[in-house]
Amino acid sequence: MGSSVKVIGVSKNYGKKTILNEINLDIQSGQIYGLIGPSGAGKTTLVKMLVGMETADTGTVHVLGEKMPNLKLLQEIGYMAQSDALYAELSGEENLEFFASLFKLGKKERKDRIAYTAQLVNLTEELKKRVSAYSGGMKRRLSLAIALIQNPRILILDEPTVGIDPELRLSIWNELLRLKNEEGKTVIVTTHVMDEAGRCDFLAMVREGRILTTGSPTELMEQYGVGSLEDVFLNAGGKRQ
Ligand SMILES: Nc1ncnc2c1ncn2[C@@H]1O[C@H](COP(=O)(O)OP(=O)(O)OP(=O)(O)O)[C@@H](O)[C@H]1O
Repeated sequence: MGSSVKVIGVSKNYGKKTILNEINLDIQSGQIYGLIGPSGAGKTTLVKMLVGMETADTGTVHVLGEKMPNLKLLQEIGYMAQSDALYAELSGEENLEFFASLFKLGKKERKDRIAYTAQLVNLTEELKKRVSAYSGGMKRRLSLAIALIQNPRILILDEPTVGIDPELRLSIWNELLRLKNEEGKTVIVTTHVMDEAGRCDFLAMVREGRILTTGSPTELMEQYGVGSLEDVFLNAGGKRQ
C-alpha cells in the first residue's frame, strides 16, 4: 500500500538536551502503528513533528508524500494531543461544530460527521452539556471525536485512552480496527498500555530519543525471548521511574 509517513534522520535538541536522535520511521498505509516507551522518551515530540507542530533540527518528515510541515495536509491528519484543547465554555456539540467548520466539509457531511463521531465516543447524550461540566474521560472522548471530525486519512493519537474506562476503551479500539480494515486508515498511536500495544500491527520502542527496536508485537516478543509485551518493555529498559 506504500508509506504514509517517512521519517529520515530526524534529530531535535531543546537547549543542550537531545530529545530525538537520528530517528528513522517508515509507516505503511493502512496500519496501526504504536510508539511505546517510557515517559519522557520523546514520543510526543515525534508525533508533533508528524502533525507539523514541531520542526526537526536535522532530517526530514514526509506525510502522504509531502514534506512537513505543510498546511495542505491538515485535512488529512487527525490529531489528538495528550492534553485536551477544548473550549470549556462551549457545549460538546459546539466544540464539534467549531472544529468541523475549520475543514472542507459540506453542510450535510458536517452534520453526519458530528453525529457519527459523537456516537463513536459515546457522547451523544451529553452533547448539549458545557465541556466545563465534563469529566476527564469525557473530555478525552470529545478530543478523540474532534480528531476524527474531518474524516482524515491518518489519525495520530497521543495516549488516546488515558482516563477512559475499560469498556469504552475496548469499543474505541474496535472502531480503530474497523477504520483500518474497512476504510484503510493509518493510525499512529502512543501508549503505555501493553494490551493496546498488542493490538498494533507494528511497534517502535522509543527510549531516550532513539528507536530501540521495531517489529510486530510477536516479533518483538521473539526478539527479546519473552512471552509478553510487558516483558519486552521492561527488558528494553523501559521501566517507569
Ligand atoms: N518545549 C520543550 N522545551 C524543552 N524541553 C521539552 C519541550 N518539550 C518536551 N521537552 C522535553 O523533551 C523530552 C521528551 O518529551 P516528550 O513529551 O516528547 O516525551 P514522551 O515520550 O511523550 O513522554 P510522556 O509519555 O510522558 O508523554 C522530555 O525530557 C521533555 O521534558
